[in-house]
Amino acid sequence: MYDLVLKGKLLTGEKLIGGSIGVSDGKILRVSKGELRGEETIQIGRGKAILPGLIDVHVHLRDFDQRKKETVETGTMAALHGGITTVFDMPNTQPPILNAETFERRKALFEGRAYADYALSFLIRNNCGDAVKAGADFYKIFMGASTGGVFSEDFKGDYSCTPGIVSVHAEDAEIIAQNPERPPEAEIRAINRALNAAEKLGKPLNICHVSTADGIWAILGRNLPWVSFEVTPHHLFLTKKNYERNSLLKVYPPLRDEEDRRALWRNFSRIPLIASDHAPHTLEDKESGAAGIPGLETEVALLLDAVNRGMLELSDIVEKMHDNPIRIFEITNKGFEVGKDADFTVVDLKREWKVKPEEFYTKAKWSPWDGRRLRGKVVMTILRGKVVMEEDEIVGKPEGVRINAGKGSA
Ligand SMILES: NC(=O)N[C@@H](CC(=O)O)C(=O)O
Ligand SMILES: [Zn+2]
Ligand SMILES: [Zn+2]
Repeated sequence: MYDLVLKGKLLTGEKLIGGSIGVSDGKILRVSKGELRGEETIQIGRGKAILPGLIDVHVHLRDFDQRKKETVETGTMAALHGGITTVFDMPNTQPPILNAETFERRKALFEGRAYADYALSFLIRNNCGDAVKAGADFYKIFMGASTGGVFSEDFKGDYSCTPGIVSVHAEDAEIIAQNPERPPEAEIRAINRALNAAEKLGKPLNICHVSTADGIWAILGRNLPWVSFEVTPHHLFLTKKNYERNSLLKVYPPLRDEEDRRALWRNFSRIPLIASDHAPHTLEDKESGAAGIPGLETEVALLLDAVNRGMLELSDIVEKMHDNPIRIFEITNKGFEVGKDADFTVVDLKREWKVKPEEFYTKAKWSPWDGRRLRGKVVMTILRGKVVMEEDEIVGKPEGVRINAGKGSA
């Protein structure tokens, strides 16, 4: 008798098949086409699909001195609301996570406050000794300034001494200095420099929020197995035309022109990771020029809506927000298989709804998609065998824990 049995359409590989998942002690113990008996059975009805828990590898949860922008509680509730069971926390906080002591502070901050599971990061800038002491789950390097202004003076040196996978913000500091509007060349030049270093060093590199055609072609052309990259929903669905109409859409790297956006879709099957770059700011900070767009509570629904429009398959979402994050960041306790955490994202493919930021859990209660009708919605989120969100309501207390990722975790 399992603690919980989840019954319904499961997405395994490309196909949705009817089946049951037996869960006990927060772990997947059985996946079966037949009937399973549980203390509790959750029947997932028609039109809905049970996806493995989705993972967002690029999230800014703020807190520390930026509680007004977002806290660990509000950001991780937003994650569960958006169907995200694990978030990767970015280190460009105030104060930034540049030493072991601040990393310890970050660890303590999450305990008892996170509603989703999480990976913790460390900001690299000429401080690899401290990075080794900290033992983060992944590491961040900025090649040019973004929010918080910290960036590396010696990318190759920093990348070479980092004790684990590096996620890199690839915009070139010199080009930014001459062109504050950050043209595509700022990204393309930085990506090429990052690829040259990756080719020489042969160590894992994840290029954040790739936004340009030439940027994606440079990465795909180099075809280095240890180099992955992310694309955000705002670069997939929006262009600089949207920014011209709504200055809130200022973001680094900036929204691009239609050709760049089309190039991301033309190469969509070869994009390893979809990540929100959830970057909450208060409205007054946005009005004074802060860059960043909230994305946790819209990213999955936008992709479901695009599935309904034939632009991608449901299996693409699982590949780019579950399978690949686990593979690339070496997450050993997650995955849709026996023995792994029982994390699930239940979606209603046909549910039509209107984006209402006032109903968001994030403190950044605004969205580029405010008022947009979408077809497809996250209706339930399950974290290690417990329902933690159902029909827009967060259920239970903050029980998120740190995942086992990178650092050669056993
Ligand atoms: N993307 C943004 O425009 N801003 C991010 C930082 C970043 O991801 O570069 C933020 O932390 O606000
Ligand atoms: Zn960035
Ligand atoms: Zn970011």
